[in-house]
This record gives sequence, structure tokens and C-alpha cells, in this order.
Amino acid sequence: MTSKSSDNPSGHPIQASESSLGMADNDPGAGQEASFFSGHSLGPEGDDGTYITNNNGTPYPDYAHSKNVGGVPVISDTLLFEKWQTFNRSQTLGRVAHSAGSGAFGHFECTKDMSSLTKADLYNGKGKKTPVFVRFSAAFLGKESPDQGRSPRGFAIKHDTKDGIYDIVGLNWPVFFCRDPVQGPDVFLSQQRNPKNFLPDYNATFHFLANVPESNHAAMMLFSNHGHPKGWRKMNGYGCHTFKWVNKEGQFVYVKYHFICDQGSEQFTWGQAKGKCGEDPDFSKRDLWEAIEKGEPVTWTAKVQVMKPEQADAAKLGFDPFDVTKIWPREEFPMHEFGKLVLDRNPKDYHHEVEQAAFSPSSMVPGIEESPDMLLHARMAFYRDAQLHRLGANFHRTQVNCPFESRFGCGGNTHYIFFNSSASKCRPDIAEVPYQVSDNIVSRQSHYHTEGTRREYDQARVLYGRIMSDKARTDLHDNTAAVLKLVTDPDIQTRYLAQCYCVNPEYAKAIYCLLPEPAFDFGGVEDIAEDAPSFGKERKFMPFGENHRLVGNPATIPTYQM
Ligand code: HEM
Repeated sequence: MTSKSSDNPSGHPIQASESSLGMADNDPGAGQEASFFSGHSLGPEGDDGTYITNNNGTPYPDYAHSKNVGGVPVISDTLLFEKWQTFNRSQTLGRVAHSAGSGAFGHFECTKDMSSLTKADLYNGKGKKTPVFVRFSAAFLGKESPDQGRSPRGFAIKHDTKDGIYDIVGLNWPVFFCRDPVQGPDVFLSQQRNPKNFLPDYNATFHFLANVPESNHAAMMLFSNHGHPKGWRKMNGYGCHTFKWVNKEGQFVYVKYHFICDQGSEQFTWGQAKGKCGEDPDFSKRDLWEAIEKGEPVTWTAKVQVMKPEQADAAKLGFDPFDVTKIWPREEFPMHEFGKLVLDRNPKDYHHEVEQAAFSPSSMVPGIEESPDMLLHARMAFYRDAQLHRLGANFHRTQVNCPFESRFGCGGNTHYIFFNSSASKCRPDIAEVPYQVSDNIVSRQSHYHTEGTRREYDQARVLYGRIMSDKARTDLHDNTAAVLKLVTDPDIQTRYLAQCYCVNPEYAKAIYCLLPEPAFDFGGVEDIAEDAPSFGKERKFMPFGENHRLVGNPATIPTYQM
């Protein structure tokens, strides 16, 4: 703590971006920084020197001697206690996923007015700039682990808009490993350390992939060189889920976000990535930090794919447009450029600005809403739960998370919302737009059109056969075999290869041939491949009827009283 105003560090970190954009007018954070004995206090009158204080601003008498009685420390030495307690608690709990990461500040510029599609203020008006904080991360590894290891990368953007915080919490590739929320934790648990011996558990990794057919699209990305991009700066970002953009008339379209890296998308080979893990375990973090310190441009071009609700028919498309394990083909749903994401300022304090940042898919603003995607709905609820545990109930008041324009609460009491007071009104223009889903039965029935069929693998098949180069395919085979050989259970190996076989028999065969002394014949893979689309699925919950698909049509009956 400092008691000298000239020494007081600046306030809200995102606000600095606003100032640079000429937009700042309101600092909710007031800039307190718990600096832990490094502050200064005004000295005796006329003395302009700086003095060490405790966190309370009280001058500190001595920094080398604890209060003691005959050499035994006493409980009344509050300075000693405070110093140790601050040290002991100086780290909050880490994220249980995506814990290794770093980030930077900047802005999002709308380069094309999108108001015909969405009323979201940040996308209304060409040239409009919105301050952002972006955090990049490695999903599966621990906070201190090398950031070049194989893992999906997080790409999370916090926009501080006029209508509150808007978070896009995405990845460096467009699909995820599961679509049903109940399997969400298993994705992470199967790729993190085994609590029994604290070692990576490859049996669990491949057991999951072998028994969740829809995971194989993302698995192919994981084992391709996109599993180790050349740092945060050289990767694209994707929103992954399907979202709704709603305009002022209450009409909506479905969208998918793409942030295309202007530095060029580049990846390490697995050999190079392993080398970096030893040589410079913080390569991705350092690369971003240094580029920004040098003033190099670090930018992404924002593009969006748009689907009209009447196009969102799984039976016609051949895939569910609300299934996060699937992409939308670009030929049918072209990309529309609409913005530029610019990073130009490094954080001043890693703990406060990066570690305590709390992103959530539920942080949406008027004009942007959820689609009928089960996993998105679950993420909207559970990220806040994780953060309440990790950061405590007041995490939204931390500077990096605090919205400038928050107007909740009443009479300055931000915990109490009095709904019938003239001091706190609700805006009439922001109720979510109603939409109709396929049926009104609550059950465990799957609504994924491709489930249990070979269509599950269509997109992975195209990726493998048409999009990947020969070199990318060879790297994929080598990378996969290098890990699959560590699996000790041949049944898991066989079932995983059966998944690959459904994508393309050559894919499975190439990996099989790279396994040293496999304990099974390739014929065993062929034998079970027929059933692979249903692995891990309980028959009674699988879709069978016309209604068993995700539908997100505009409502056909009046919903709100006008
Ligand atoms: C289905 C299962 C998923 C589970 C159980 C899960 C769980 C979590 C949890 C617990 C966190 C830490 C939250 C915090 O403490 O702040 C997290 C962070 C994150 N998740 Fe997920 N997640 C899932 C799916 C996804 C998907 C589909 C995406 C991308 C589309 C994603 C992207 C991210 C990112 C980027 C972060 C890091 C945000 C940051 O930088 O702070 N996750 N996830």
C-alpha cells in the first residue's frame, strides 16, 4: 500500500486501454494495490523521503527484527504476522483447467458495421474500439509446466463493452472433445495426471478417445502439429460453440467466430516442441511478452460465419450446427470479416491481471445469446462456480474483471438489487429473444443427429483426406503413434484405432504400422470398426426419431406481452 498519491499505481488495467483510446471516464477499481511491504509513507513533516509501510499504510519500524520476548516471537507482532500471512496467501487457487497461461491488453476494432445482424454495441459502428484483455493458455498441463507441451490452447477474450463484459472463451481450433456436459470433466481428467502416482495416464487419454466417437475430430487436431503451435502469437482463435446474434428487431442468426492470426498460423513439429519444452519452457509466454515490449504488431482478423435459423437443419446439413464437435463448412457458410483484435500492452502485475482474470461463456451482452448447445449451457453455469471457489465471491470486483459500466445494485450497495425502485431500472430492450427447441420432454435422450452413425466422422475424414498435406498426415501418424505406444492396454489401442479406421482406414493402418510390436493384429481393428460409432453410447439414449435432433427455430407463437 502506498500513502503517497504520486506513487499510487494506476487504477483499472483495462481502463488504461480506454484512456489510450480516449474513452476513459470511470474508474471502479480505485487502484488499490496490496503491495506487501513495498509501499511508502509520508515521513515527518517536511521530510519528502519514502518510508516502508505495512499493508495498512502504517510505517514499519524495522525490516530485520521481529518483536520478541527473550528471543521468542510474540503474537502481537502484527507486522510479522501480516508479512507471513500475505506471503502464504499470495496465490489464489489455480484454475483446474487451462492453468498455464499469460495475457495482454489491447482493443477490438469493429471494421464492418454488423447492426443488421446484432444489436451488440461493440459490433455496431465501423471504427468502434472496445478495450480487451486476452488470456492464452495450455488446457491440460499445470501452471508451471512448459507451455509448448501438447494440449489445446485457450484463447479467451474479455471485452469491456458499454453494456458490460463480453467474454469469448475459445480455443486454437474450432472443435471440442465432447458435446454432452456430463463428459466434460472426463475430457480433462483423462488428459491430466493420475492422482494415484501423479503421472500422465495414457491409458485414460486413449480410453476416452476410443469410447467417445465424436471426440476424434478434436483428437486429430490434438495429435496434429496444431497440438503445439509456435507460441500464442502464431495461432488462430475460435469461439467453437454456435452463438446467436440478435438484432434490434428481435431477429436472430446463428454465428461462429474465427480470429485469424495476422502473424501467420505456424506450428512446431513434435520434435521441435519437445526441444522447446526443455530449452525455454515459457516460450509462448515470452514470445508474446517480448513482441509487445518491442512494439511489434500482434493482431488477429475477426471473421464470422452466419447461418439463418431455417438453414439450421441437421437432416439437411448432415451434422448438427449446435454440436461443438463439428465445424460449419466454409463453402456453405462463408467467412465475413468484421473486426481486428489488437494486443499492445503487457500486464503490470501477473497475479492481479492474469491469474485473477475470470472468463465465462455466460458473460454475454445484449445482442449475443446462447444457441441450443448443451455444452455451452453447462459452461455458462460452471465457470462461475469454478471462479467462486478459486477467487471468492467478490472476484467480479477485481480490477481486471470489473465492468466499467456496471449499474447493478442500488444506492451504492452493489450486493442488493431492489427491483422496484426508481434508482434501479431495467432496460426494456434487452430481454433474450425466444426460440423454439425440438420437443418439450426433459430426458437423457440424445439429440445429436450424427450419433451412432458413420456421419460422426465425416468432417474428420475431410480434414484427413482433403485438407491435410502429406507432411501433415505423416506428422499426425508419428505424433499419435508416439503416445499410443505408451498405452499398456491393447484393448484401448485397438478401440482407438477402430475410431481412426472409421475416419479413414489408411489413417488407422499408418498408426498401427508405427507401433513397436503391437500385441494385436490389424484384423482385430477391422473387426470392431463397424461398431465403433456406438462405442461408449448406451443404446436406449441414442437418437432414433425425427424429433431427435437439435432445432433452434424462431418461436412461432407470441411469447412476450407487448
Ligand atoms: C466440457 C467441458 C469443459 C470443462 C469441464 C471446462 C472447465 C473449465 C474450467 C473449470 C476452467 C477454469 C475456470 C476458472 O477457474 O476461471 C476452464 C477454463 C477455460 N476453458 Fe474450459 N471447460 C470445458 C470446455 C471448454 C471448451 C469447449 C472451451 C472452448 C470452446 C473451453 C475453453 C476454456 C478456456 C479458454 C479457459 C481458460 C480461460 C482463462 O484464460 O482464464 N473449455 N474450463
